[in-house]
Amino acid sequence: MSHTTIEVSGEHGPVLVGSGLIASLRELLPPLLGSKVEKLLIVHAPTLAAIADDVRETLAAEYAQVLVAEIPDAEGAKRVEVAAFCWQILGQADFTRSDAIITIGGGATTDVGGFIAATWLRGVKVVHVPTTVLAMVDAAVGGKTGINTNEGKNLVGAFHPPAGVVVDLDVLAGLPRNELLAGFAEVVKAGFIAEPEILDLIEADPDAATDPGTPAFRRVVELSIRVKADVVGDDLTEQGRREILNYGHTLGHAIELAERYQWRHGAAVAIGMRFAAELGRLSGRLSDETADRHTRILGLLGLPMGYPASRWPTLLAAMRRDKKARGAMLRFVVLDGLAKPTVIQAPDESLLFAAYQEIAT
Ligand SMILES: NC(=O)c1ccc[n+]([C@@H]2O[C@H](COP(=O)([O-])OP(=O)(O)OC[C@H]3O[C@@H](n4cnc5c(N)ncnc54)[C@H](O)[C@@H]3O)[C@@H](O)[C@H]2O)c1
Ligand SMILES: O=C(O)C(=O)C[C@@H](O)[C@H](O)[C@H](O)COP(=O)(O)O
Ligand SMILES: [Zn+2]
Repeated sequence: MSHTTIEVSGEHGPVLVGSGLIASLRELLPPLLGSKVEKLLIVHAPTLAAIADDVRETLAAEYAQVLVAEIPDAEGAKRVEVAAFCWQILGQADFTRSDAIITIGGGATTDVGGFIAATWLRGVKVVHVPTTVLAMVDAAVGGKTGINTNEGKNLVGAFHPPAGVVVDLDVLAGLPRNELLAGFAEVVKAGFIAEPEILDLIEADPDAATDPGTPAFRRVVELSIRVKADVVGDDLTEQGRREILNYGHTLGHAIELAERYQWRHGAAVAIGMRFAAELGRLSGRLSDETADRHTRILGLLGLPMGYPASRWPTLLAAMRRDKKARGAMLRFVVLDGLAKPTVIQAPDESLLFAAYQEIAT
């Protein structure tokens, strides 16, 4: 059970990356949670039920009470009713501020589990055990927690940094290939906004870079986690720099809403990044070469890159509820060049439309 430790500045616990870590949670958790914790609630996605049960059994030898809450799968978990179901479990078990929550699942599970931890008694400790690539490199790190509403994605939430994140790469053996590739959208995002080595590794050998058994895979995952750790360590509550992690998300979230949350987040973000690249190109900030690199790399990963032309009015209306918007002013993260993210404010609607025409199907 050897692992790499990636530290995050501020209140945020470390990110441990390695193999066999879930089997070692009994030893790994106490240093992350401290000695006062008596009760744990494990919140898990249905696909992780067997693993959650093993973890419960292991941890029962260490903690006085270990409860388990199975929540709905995927975006179905990010609903206030699911949070209320878990608050009820916590209340009935007399969970106090010195108890803690463990999440086991993809980004949907870590988002809602983190939100429950942020809100129960105004905040109890949480350790995330992400089980998708997306959650490992992005959702579990950084303390953004949240749920969706009928009006939009992640509209309710809180910043609640985890006491630790345990990334066990072995768990990816069970992850369907399309889920793994969708997670690579956030890996590619980290490459374009901050760490071009990620892009070089994917282009050099996409099969190796996306195979959890290879050194190239571990390298891209660790590099992506380091990008996220660096940004959130600098700006946990998104006062400025953290917005760069929203690259591709303004349109991406609008697509998720338009698809009633039935699409994979990574797939929507892939299209959103192509849109952002076209915005960069058309506004004279981004070279053709770097804009085209988006299309090439997302294509190598088999991610979607276009969306129907007829949906533009729906997407524009949804983007107005984006958290980066200020009043009527829309704001987008674009690139001024490779690894040079910036924010454009109130772009002309004709520019947005022209960029959309470039990706419209
Ligand atoms: N908080 C953040 O900073 C942040 C960052 C990025 C994304 N997100 C959020 O994360 C969510 C997307 O996360 P996701 O892509 O991980 O999706 P997800 O959580 O819906 O998981 C995808 C699917 O994979 C299954 N699964 C998970 N782990 C598995 C495993 N090891 N083996 C087999 N099946 C497994 C899940 O049950 C689900 O069906 C979105 O809601 C997005 O908004 C949050
Ligand atoms: O951590 C962040 O900050 C991000 O923006 C990461 C995104 O990948 C993630 O999808 C996040 O949930 C989006 O946040 P939102 O504030 O736009 O809802
Ligand atoms: Zn995202």
